[in-house]
Amino acid sequence: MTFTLDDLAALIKSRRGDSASSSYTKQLFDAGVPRISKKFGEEAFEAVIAAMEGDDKALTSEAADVLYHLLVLLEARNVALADVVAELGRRTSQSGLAEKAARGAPK
Ligand SMILES: N=c1c2ncn([C@@H]3O[C@H](COP(=O)(O)OP(=O)(O)OP(=O)(O)O)[C@@H](O)[C@H]3O)c2ncn1[C@@H]1O[C@H](COP(=O)(O)O)[C@@H](O)[C@H]1O
Repeated sequence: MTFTLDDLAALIKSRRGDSASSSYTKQLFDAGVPRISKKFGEEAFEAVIAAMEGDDKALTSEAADVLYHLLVLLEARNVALADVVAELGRRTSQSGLAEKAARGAPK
C-alpha cells in the first residue's frame, strides 16, 4: 500500500488531541504556531543547503522534514491539505488556459 501525504496529514491531525507527551507532533502543537513556523523555516533552510551542496541523499531527508513540518503548520492553522492541492489544481488549469491562448487557440 502506498503511503500518501493525505495519510500523513490524517496522522498529524490525530496527534493534535493526543494526550501522549511522547509524541513530537503533539509537542509541536502545544508549543504553538510560532515554534512550528520556526521549525519549518529551519528545515527549509537545511533543504536549501543540501541542494546547494549537491547532496541528494540529504536533500531527500530534509525535504521529508519540510513536508512534515508544513503539514503540522497547516493543521495548526486549520488549513486543509485539500485546499492547498485545489489551489495548485487551479493554477495548473489557469496555466493550461494561458498556454492555449499563447498558441492562439480559441478560449
Ligand atoms: N514525519 C515525521 C517527522 N519528520 C521529522 N520529524 C521530527 O522532526 C524533528 C526534526 O527536528 P531536528 O532534526 O531539528 O531535531 P531536534 O533537534 O530533535 O528538534 P528540536 O529540538 O529543534 O525541536 C525530529 O525530532 C524528527 O523526529 C518527524 N516526526 C514525526 N513524523 C511523522 O509523524 C508521525 C507521528 O510522530 P509522533 O508525533 O512523534 O508520534 C510519525 O509516525 C511520522 O510519520
